[in-house]
Amino acid sequence: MFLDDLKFVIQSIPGKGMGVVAVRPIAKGEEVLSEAPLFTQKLARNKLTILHSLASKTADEKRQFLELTNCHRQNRKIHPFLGIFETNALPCGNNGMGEIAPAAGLFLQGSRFNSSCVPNVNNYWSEEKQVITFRAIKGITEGEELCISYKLGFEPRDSRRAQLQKGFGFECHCAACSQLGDKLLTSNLRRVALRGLYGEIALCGNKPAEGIQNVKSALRLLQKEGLVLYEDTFSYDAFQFCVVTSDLIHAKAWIQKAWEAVCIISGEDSTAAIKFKRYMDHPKTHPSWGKGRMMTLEGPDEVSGDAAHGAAIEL
Ligand SMILES: C[S@@+](CC[C@H](N)C(=O)[O-])C[C@H]1O[C@@H](n2cnc3c(N)ncnc32)[C@H](O)[C@@H]1O
Repeated sequence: MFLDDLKFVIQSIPGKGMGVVAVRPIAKGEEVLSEAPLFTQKLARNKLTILHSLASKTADEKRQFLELTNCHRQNRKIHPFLGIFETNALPCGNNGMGEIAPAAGLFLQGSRFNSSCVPNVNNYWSEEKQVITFRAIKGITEGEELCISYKLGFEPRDSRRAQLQKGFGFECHCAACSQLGDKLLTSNLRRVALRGLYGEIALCGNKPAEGIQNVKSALRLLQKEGLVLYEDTFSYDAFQFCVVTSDLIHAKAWIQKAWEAVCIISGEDSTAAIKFKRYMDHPKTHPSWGKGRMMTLEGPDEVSGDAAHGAAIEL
């Protein structure tokens, strides 16, 4: 660890404006940046609420705010200050997959992360510390661009592109969106399958064996798609299936996997990591412990013989 441990620079990226580039290798799970917001806004916001927040900022902060991208600048109905905020705001709370964060923040450095549908960085808001932390979710090499995901849905390419075009005014040419032919088709099928599995798993409360197989299929698909986000939540789902059936050995294996994944994605001090650690130490304290029929399920590393999930596995 160097005293002045510079990890990234903000520089021009062809076709994307500015972006964040690693100046040294960054390890998987390593914190890249932790930043307090210049200001935050609730869901109900408009140009007046933004002007009000900006009023108390220094001249230099106002200048930096005005230098940020406004992808809505052609739209005269959107005031430039609101346009800048909406282009750059990041969620302060859980967002996506049916959840909307109660607030969004404007981060002067964090605003410079471009988007990828196979992100190598995740942003996590800590309510306790009131900071956003950007963490490498993959090993990153020197010179590589650091990208978060603006809209990580389990959507096929055209739908992702349409959403990014509408919300942020660009056509995505990330590694996932640039694929062609069979590779693109397979990637689209995997993402649609992931969306289906996400919904099915939620309905497997009384079918724990099926639930575990769905989780395992989802984890295989995530890995093949190069996606790290959701490894934690899927593994936690598997833990809960084992909890219901009093399968202690496999419950321990799954919560360990969920905890390891969440430490990479959101950090050891995140709310989810603290919760998962508690269940790692005391799995039987989960409120659903033993609530279902006793069964022995499967751990994360066991190869399943369930042919019903063959299609998803092959993708
Ligand atoms: C939050 S800003 C990101 C930083 C921005 N590039 C800049 O120069 O400040 C969002 C804007 O960056 C650009 N952008 C982000 N991801 C991109 C990508 N994958 N390809 C092209 N442009 C992208 C779009 O103009 C988008 O509206």
